[in-house]
Amino acid sequence: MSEHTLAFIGGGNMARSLIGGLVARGVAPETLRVAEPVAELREALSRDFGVRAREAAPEAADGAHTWVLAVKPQVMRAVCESLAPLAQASRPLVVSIAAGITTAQIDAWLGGGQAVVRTMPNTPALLGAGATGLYANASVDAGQRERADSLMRAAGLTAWIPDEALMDAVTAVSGSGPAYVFLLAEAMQAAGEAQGLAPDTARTLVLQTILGAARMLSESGEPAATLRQRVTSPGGTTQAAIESFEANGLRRIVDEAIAAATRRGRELARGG
Ligand SMILES: NC(=O)C1=CN([C@@H]2O[C@H](COP(=O)(O)OP(=O)(O)OC[C@H]3O[C@@H](n4cnc5c(N)ncnc54)[C@H](O)[C@@H]3O)[C@@H](O)[C@H]2O)C=CC1
Ligand SMILES: O=C(O)[C@@H]1CCC=N1
Repeated sequence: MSEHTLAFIGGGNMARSLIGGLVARGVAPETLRVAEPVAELREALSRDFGVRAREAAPEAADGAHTWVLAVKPQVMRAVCESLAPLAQASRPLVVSIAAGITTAQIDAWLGGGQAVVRTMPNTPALLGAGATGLYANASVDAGQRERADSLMRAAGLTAWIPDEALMDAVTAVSGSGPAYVFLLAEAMQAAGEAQGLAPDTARTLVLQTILGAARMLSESGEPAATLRQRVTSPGGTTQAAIESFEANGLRRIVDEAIAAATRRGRELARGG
């Protein structure tokens, strides 16, 4: 068994972001394998990142030291069961990125006694700017914990979560979170266009604004509320916008959306 071979089971959107992030950060492509049933996705992954892509999960997993389970929650059981004989024989470190699915479910589907780390990354991993929450089951030793952490550190920031039940909240906040920012970008662009800006101009102004604001949040060390107050001149334009957001219940809308995503994670664990 190769010490450093990583097998991705599933080569879709999130696997692609992680593989791209790993390769960009100097991980040798020949140490990465992917199992992906869709031929075009296999070809694109091999072409773009130089990784070995295979059709069947056991083919990619055989001999790999770490398995990254990157299939949809709905097919996770069948995929794990197809890998159970190999898991029992080789005892890899199993890293799941699936929403909702618990370490106990993965362990049981793989036949039991497996070291399983449940993680929740996000797509900015492609740029090394991801955020990943991680939870380890009791079979994971310190060396395996570090291996999982270092895998996800190649994709950005990592945070260990002590209580697995909180992984659904991590999923709702940072796993799905990039989509909320993209939705805000769509809405701001459309609103700018509605006020008469050319589409290209609206897009450029919105994306630089989001980038600049995110950098201020990250680099100033100041709370979001303080940064917001500094933009908000009394009686000015920002105040008019913020009062409109508050009157329309933006905080409640965000709270309800994140609660809905958290609930959905729990349903996925029940096969929903
Ligand atoms: N898209 C995202 O931003 C994030 C996704 N995730 C998790 O990542 C997992 C994958 O999600 P996406 O990449 O968005 O979905 P996706 O549908 O793009 O990727 C899943 C891939 O698995 C492949 N697949 C299906 N059956 C397979 C099998 N038996 N063996 C190998 N591959 C198989 C599919 O052909 C597909 O390409 C999900 O469990 C999701 O919860 C986690 C964090 C963020
Ligand atoms: O939407 C989903 O279910 C996955 C998990 C987090 C982001 N995408």
